[in-house]
Amino acid sequence: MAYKGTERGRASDRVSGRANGSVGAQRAAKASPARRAALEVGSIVRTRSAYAQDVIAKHVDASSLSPEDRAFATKLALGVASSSGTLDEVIDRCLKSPSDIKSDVRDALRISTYEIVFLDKSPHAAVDQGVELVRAIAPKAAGLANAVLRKIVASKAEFPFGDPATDAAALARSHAFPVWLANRLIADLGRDGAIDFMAASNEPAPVFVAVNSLKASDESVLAVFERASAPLQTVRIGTEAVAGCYRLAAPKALQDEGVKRLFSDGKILVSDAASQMVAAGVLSKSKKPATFLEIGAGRATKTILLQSNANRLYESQLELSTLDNHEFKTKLLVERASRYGARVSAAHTGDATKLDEVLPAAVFDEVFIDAPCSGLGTLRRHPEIRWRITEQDIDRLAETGLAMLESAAGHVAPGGVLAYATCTVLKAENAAVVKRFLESEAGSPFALDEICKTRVFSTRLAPRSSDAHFAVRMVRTR
Ligand SMILES: C[S@@+](CC[C@H](N)C(=O)[O-])C[C@H]1O[C@@H](n2cnc3c(N)ncnc32)[C@H](O)[C@@H]1O
Repeated sequence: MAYKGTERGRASDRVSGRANGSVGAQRAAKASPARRAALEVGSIVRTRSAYAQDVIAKHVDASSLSPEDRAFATKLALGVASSSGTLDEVIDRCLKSPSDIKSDVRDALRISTYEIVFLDKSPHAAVDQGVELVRAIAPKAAGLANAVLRKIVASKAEFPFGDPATDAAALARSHAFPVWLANRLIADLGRDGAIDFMAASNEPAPVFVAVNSLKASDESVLAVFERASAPLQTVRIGTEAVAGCYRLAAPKALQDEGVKRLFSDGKILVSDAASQMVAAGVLSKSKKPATFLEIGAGRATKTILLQSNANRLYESQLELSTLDNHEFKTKLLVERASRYGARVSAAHTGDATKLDEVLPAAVFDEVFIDAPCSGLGTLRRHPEIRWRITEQDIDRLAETGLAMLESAAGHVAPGGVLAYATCTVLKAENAAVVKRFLESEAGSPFALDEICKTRVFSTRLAPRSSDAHFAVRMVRTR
């Protein structure tokens, strides 16, 4: 996936001869600790194409920063990750020769530009701090940084450089989205839906936990959180309660020793509420599937949720096989599933678009495809996705999803179920894939069936809501 910042990074790293800005960040004596930490996160995210959340967990959450500095560093790092393309546009407008700027200097400028454009902070502090961050990386660039950041302060009144009511590019900038993606969201969700989605994508993500019924009862887990003075909240999606799913209203509970033990004992895991709903919804309420294949099983999160929900519904686990095309994920899956007490009969590695070659002659009562997708429904957790994904990626992922469905169709027993899920909101990856499948020769024996008391399960982003997921269940009628 092309990421503008990464390309810039490669070119200028050759010029500066540096791998990343962390050394410079350590030398930035006058820049505040939170901004130095945010700079280090931004540098690692850019050079390693990492997720900001993961880098924050390692370099901010586990640091000796004060709680206030940790919170500010996190806000800056996630803010920069979510708006990097828009910030670059703002920065480039104030530079004579944007391509000359070194990538580590740009990392520092992005932090101050984010503060100036998107936070209600004193512009003077943002400029001074930005200059200090740049000075620590490239002392000779401090003057340039000062001039650029002052120009950005002066141009802030013009941001988003157009009227969002009539200009899609200005609307996209105001929510820190690439223009192509904002246009695509408007086409798929309608203008109001797209605006709500983009605004919600920039809000903090709630934390949901799943109680692993294979290892603990809901009551015993709730009691531990009560003792930690952080009671869990039950979760509904629409009118439906999500079994075993709870919202963590007070994240400080994660520091409690009793809660930590629940995690290390495999009694609870962090998982989005819609993901938990899908894992429950793909299972028939009336009849346990005798054999089950999970495709795109990854690192086992859904595997654990599927077995936990099967245990709740049928009082026993599924005869479950898994498939992913990455060997390292399959290895992790086996270890992780075992730690959570989730049984896996067979863990396969192979290409699910060629299922006849990977599992010849195998037929299952249910095949569930947790499809690779753009992940746009998880933007609150992985804000940088919007700047990494391209329109070509969307087309490619939709084709992979369709190929997986067509390949899996022949491996579903008559009367059995084929389920398909994504964590995106784009029609091309969701409804269009299902429609194309049902209209194909491979899909002709299938008909949509109920899932979570509806025909097509989909969630939208809203404050305190789950991520945006999509899922259908199709029954093989002949
Ligand atoms: C949405 S992720 C699955 C997440 C996983 N189910 C979980 O709960 O953690 C999609 C998965 O599909 C896998 N995948 C992508 N293309 C594939 C293919 N052609 N065949 C099999 N698996 C594939 C990816 O490696 C990835 O793990």
